Amino acid sequence: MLKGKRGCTMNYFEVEAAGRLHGEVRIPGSKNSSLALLAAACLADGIVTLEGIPEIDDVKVIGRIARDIGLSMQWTAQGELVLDPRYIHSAVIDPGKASSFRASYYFAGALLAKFGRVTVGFPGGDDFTSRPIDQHLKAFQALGAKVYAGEESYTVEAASLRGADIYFDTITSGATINAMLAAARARGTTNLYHAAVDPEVVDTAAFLNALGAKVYGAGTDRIRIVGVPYLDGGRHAVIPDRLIAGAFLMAAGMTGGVVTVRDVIPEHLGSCIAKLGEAGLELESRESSITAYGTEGVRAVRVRAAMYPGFATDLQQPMTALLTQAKGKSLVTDHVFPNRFNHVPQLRRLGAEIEVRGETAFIRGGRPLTGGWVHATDVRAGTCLILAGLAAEGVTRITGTEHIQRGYADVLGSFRALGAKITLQTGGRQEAALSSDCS
Ligand SMILES: CC(=O)N[C@H]1[C@@H](OP(=O)(O)OP(=O)(O)OC[C@H]2O[C@@H](n3ccc(=O)[nH]c3=O)[C@H](O)[C@@H]2O)O[C@H](CO)[C@@H](O)[C@@H]1O
Ligand SMILES: C=C(OP(=O)(O)O)C(=O)O
Repeated sequence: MLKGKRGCTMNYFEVEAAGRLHGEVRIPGSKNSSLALLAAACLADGIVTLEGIPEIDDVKVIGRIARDIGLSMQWTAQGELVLDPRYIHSAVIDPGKASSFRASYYFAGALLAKFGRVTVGFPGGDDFTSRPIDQHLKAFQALGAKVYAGEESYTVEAASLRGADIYFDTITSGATINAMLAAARARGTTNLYHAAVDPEVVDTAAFLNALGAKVYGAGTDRIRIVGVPYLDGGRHAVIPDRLIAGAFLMAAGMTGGVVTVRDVIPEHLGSCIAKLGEAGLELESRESSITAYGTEGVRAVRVRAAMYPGFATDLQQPMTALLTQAKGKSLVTDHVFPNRFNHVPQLRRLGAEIEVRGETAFIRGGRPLTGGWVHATDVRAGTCLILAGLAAEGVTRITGTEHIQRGYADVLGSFRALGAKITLQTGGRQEAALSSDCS
């Protein structure tokens, strides 16, 4: 195994240009929805079965949290996840586990609602910019809870939660979902104003309603939750991962190939499909699949990442890789996380001409990329670098594979099924030590 500059070991992906990608990929369940549903399952008073939860690293951490708190979590032979929340005996989430992924904050809303008190380590997740949780805490406080911040964790408690009117100062999918979780069993009615309209919000509301909750209006910017005293068990299938699907469509553009993503909900990819069309790809949507036809001449475009239904911030990194292939000047601005450009210096190592000024990446596309060592600082930066590696001459070696595996159960298998040459390596040279997060 490879030794990093500070003595850590690391794996890396080796990607070689293999021409046009061609074929079909079945899209797994959404990471972001799954993480919300797994915490939401704690709210139930009966057994919950979830279909389509991906076996990604974040879900494995939740498995370890589940063991700590007494939430039973079993995979069936059919790949369903059966959760029994009836014997949860602790509402303390270990800071080490909580800080290894972002969505640990959902345990705050769910366990607060069920037990009236919860202690959770501060959330981690992709570390590309400051990611406050003030709107989550504001929602809990509006429902009558008190928040105490410690060094590594925060405690939220309430003798009883009461429905309230909550206005979010910014549109946030995380706080919208967390407020729904906390309000689901509160006394009275909660109104969420300026709520996020993301598919993951709608999916979580659908799941809660399948358990007997009364959540109305999810998918609009005003959600009404009529609290209920208990929730049953139930069954729910998670929505497909629109972010993985979008990146595979971009891979078709990157290599001039033809890629079909199956088991998707095309409406969830509306802005992505439109933007790829502007960039010159041909796209064909069917009931549950989309085919992207790449082109020799990708066109330069302007992309502004925004909250749903805007172009997803989690897709601007693979889109940036694609735009390195578009002749002319492209602009990528991220209005959700304005400094989310950690992938740019890495793309530059491969020969891309990109400059970040303020909130915008200016891409002078059409120049050839050349393989080299790069580091994935987060899951989508990883996807971006894989796409760049597919088009680069020579071999691209990507460290930081653990970030990529946080979001993808089988990233290698899916790309290989399309003809990509990509392997996981566990040894190599000192140059791979580009990581600053390994100490
Ligand atoms: C686990 C999960 O689902 N992660 C997703 C979730 O992250 P996350 O839940 O962190 O993102 P949010 O939707 O909450 O963030 C949207 C915006 O609101 C701001 N904000 C958020 C909460 C808060 O209390 N205060 C505040 O100011 C954020 O800084 C950001 O500018 O949505 C992001 C935006 O689509 C995606 O990139 C992440 O993949
Ligand atoms: C930012 C992301 O994830 P998280 O919020 O889990 O860090 C992502 O999936 O791109």
